[in-house]
Amino acid sequence: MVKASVLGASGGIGQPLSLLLAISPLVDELSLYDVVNTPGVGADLSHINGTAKVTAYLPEGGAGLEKALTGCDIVVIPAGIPRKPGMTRDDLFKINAGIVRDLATGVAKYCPKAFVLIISNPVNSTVPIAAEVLKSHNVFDPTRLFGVTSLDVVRASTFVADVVGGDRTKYKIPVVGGHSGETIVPLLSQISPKVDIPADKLEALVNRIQFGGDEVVKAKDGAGSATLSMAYAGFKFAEALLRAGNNETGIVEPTYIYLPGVPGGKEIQDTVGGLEFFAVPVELGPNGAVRATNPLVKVSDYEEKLLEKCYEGLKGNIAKGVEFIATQSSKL
Ligand SMILES: NC(=O)C1=CN([C@@H]2O[C@H](COP(=O)(O)OP(=O)(O)OC[C@H]3O[C@@H](n4cnc5c(N)ncnc54)[C@H](O)[C@@H]3O)[C@@H](O)[C@H]2O)C=CC1
Ligand SMILES: O=C([O-])CC(=O)C(=O)O
Repeated sequence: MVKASVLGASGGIGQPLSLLLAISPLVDELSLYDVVNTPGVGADLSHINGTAKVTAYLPEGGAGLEKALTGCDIVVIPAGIPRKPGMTRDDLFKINAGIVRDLATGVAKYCPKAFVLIISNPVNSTVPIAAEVLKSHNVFDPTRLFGVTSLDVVRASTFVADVVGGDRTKYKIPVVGGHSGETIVPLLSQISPKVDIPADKLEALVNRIQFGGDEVVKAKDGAGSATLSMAYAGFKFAEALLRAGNNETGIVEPTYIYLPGVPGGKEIQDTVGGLEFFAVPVELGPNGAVRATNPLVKVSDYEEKLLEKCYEGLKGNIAKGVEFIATQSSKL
């Protein structure tokens, strides 16, 4: 029996992501939670003759979150406001930090052993926030907390194929670092299958992967950011974890993790200037992260320069999340 929950289920990401989970044969029960509209979204999804039983909750003064989370094996969190043109992901911190704090508190209380997948931006800071909340409740297991960076990986393969052609479903590119602008570092020198990216196209390609989110924000023109591609990418990551949970082996996905707590992570931490959180390809197993792999040992000179900028940006983003929770003890 696998129970999954989506927190922020009525939103632009939450609805299509819930649809994908509701029709997945890997999910037996899907609980939807949001501050608005879950009765409608839940009634709608519950008519699908898939394997998952769908339940839906509003806050109900705290009881709704408890019911949504109790017994959960996997919790996906896309709750929070999205960007409008002219905003950075960091501009979302003010509102989304408190939302992630409260939802992570719910996880700590009602399903402390669940896998937790954070989509809410700024991911670079919201994952440290969730980690600090779980730590404060003495239930932090770093092998079960994941910042979802899969959309960067999805975009990387699509945009590479736009430049060099070939089957875009086949390109695998380790995208490391964080999830905003220059903290997103695609290691195109390690693309598989190997392709030659023309030198005069490299910089624009890297820039497109780093700022792909801006393309959607601009095109939506005030109506939000990526939702459908994010639901696809978020589901892909959740599905990878559920497949690993079914003892499927050899599953490796890039994700933003707490390096010191995942096997293989300390060695990576030493190469990234001591940063505690960083996205790398991670091998997944029935209990979550099994091993962080280190693609940083063979980067090009150009990628080394990108990484320097990434470290600088991430350092501040991580500290901001950790410091926020240090001031919130009464709210945890
Ligand atoms: N990690 C990634 O790659 C990506 C992350 N995002 C982020 O995902 C977040 C959600 O984006 P959208 O779905 O487009 O926004 P949206 O505004 O359409 O949906 C957000 C939902 O969260 C709900 N919500 C707000 N406070 C809540 C709370 N305390 N508890 C439960 N639900 C709550 C809202 O009612 C709304 O239904 C944004 O922060 C966005 O920046 C978006 C795209 C990619
Ligand atoms: O750009 C945004 O704000 C949403 C996001 O994280 C993405 O699309 O990668």
